[in-house]
Amino acid sequence: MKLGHALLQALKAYGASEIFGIPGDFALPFFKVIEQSNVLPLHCLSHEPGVGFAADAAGRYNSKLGVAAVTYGAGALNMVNPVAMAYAEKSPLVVISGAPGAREAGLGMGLHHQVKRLDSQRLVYNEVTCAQAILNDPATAPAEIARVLTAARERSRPVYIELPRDMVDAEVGEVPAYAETPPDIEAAQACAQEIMTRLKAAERPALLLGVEVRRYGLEDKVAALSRRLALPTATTFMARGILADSDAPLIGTYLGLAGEPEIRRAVERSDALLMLGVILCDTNFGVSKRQIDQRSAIHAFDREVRFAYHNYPDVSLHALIDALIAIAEPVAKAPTPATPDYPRGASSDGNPVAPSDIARAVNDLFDRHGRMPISADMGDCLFTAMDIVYTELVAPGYYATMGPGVPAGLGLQAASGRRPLIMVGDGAFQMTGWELGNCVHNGWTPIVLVFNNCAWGMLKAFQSDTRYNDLADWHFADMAPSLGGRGHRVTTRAELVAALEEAHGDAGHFHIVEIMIPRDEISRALDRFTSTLKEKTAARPA
Ligand SMILES: Cc1ncc(Cc2c([C@H](C)O)sc(CCOP(=O)(O)OP(=O)(O)O)c2C)c(N)n1
Repeated sequence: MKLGHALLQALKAYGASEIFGIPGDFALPFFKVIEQSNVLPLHCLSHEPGVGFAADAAGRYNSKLGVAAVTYGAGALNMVNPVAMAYAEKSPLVVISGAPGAREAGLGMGLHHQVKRLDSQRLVYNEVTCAQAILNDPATAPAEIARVLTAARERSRPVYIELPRDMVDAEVGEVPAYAETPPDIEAAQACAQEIMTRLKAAERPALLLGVEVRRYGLEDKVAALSRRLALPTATTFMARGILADSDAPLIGTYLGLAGEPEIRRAVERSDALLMLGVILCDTNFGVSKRQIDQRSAIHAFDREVRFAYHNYPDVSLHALIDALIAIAEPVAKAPTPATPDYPRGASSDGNPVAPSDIARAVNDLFDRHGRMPISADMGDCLFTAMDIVYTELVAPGYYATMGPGVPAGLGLQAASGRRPLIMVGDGAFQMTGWELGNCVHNGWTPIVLVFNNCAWGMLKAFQSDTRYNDLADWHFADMAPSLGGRGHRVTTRAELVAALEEAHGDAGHFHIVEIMIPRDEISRALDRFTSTLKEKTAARPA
């Protein structure tokens, strides 16, 4: 089999369902094989950051591999930020970059798209991927592909494959099928016993579920474990929505400084917090590491289980959860706080729109017509999403980059076939919103809510006395028809409710609902986040 075709067959066998990309002369031979073989559908976008965000979202939605194919240099280096987000947020994204062939690499002169040296790009990608391979030897290429795709699945992190353009038609052998790395069952059982002993002895045991539970497809097993332990169970922002429809003792989403006080108390005051698949980080949306009592917490992450002064070095989350379910019994000491209800009943009047009105209107829309998967960008739209009922949500909840909103929503629709709701600020829309021009070509029809406060509003919440955070009014809705969609410019709550209903009723087009928001209006969660952060900063000794 030819290498290009073998690589596509392997991507599909390891779980990929589509490819996003932008070609270039170093990638033309591979793109031609993608199109002619039709092993995986190809969606070309307009700018490599959009390619990375869309591919990442597709992988997250299916808990399988996302695939981004780009050209060498200008293409691949343009996509580093989305891959960095995938690394930070444990998303299994496969980057396939074209590259110079052996003959041209040996010319001894600089090539177009080359930076410092021919391997500079790979060195950059070493820092944002967990495994890398250069397919320049037909004898080793199949095993290299298997090694790297296995790493993507088992580490749930991005990987880098460099495919020189003169290797695409090289004859190669079969790529080995996926074979799971055998877990250390004995270690997992010993660890589970120690955890149960800790939970039984604690006064305020609690369970916190993180992103790895979703990435490794363990949601049903974790719901069963939560029920058996009968422990107050919170999810971090990035695990938001798991257990939503189960009868597990779910208390809601833990958002550190931006979250509900009773959920923060249950998590941050626990004397035995079992954290499964949680990214520990500084105080943004992730777990506020400073607030968690690390002496009594138990943290299972990245195939390791850490206690205060010792750890189990090689216990997969899957093996640990199986071992815990086998011995779990109720350990709750106090009644579980109720899950907070979500705001509904949007007003339909002439008042200006605040972020909380948008959450209400969306919850009402979902009650009337069913839930949609959501893609949220960074900014107050992400904080507003916290007040929307549980549904599949992709968002940069830890890495916190702007830009994923629109392209990730397109990736969601490509991967799921479901119409997504996209929530994005005007600043982030300026970055990647124009990918909507690819909707007609691909049959995508998102409903896009643009929070237009004519500002980098989140930054203004920290520095209200600055002018550089003010943005011009770009009138995004007026541009929708020229991109093949429909546009609504909304200034009142009544117009918002009507525009949402009209957009939802037209499944044949994407709709931009541009919502004009007064500059001083921010969501409840963002207000909590900024005011608490300001207090903490003020209280910190100089
Ligand atoms: C790619 C990129 N550039 C810069 C930033 C910094 C940044 C924020 C975070 C703190 O790093 S929030 C924010 C403003 C976002 O403005 P907009 O999209 O209009 O949304 P809103 O008005 O709701 O804030 C910026 C510039 C970022 N997160 N990502």
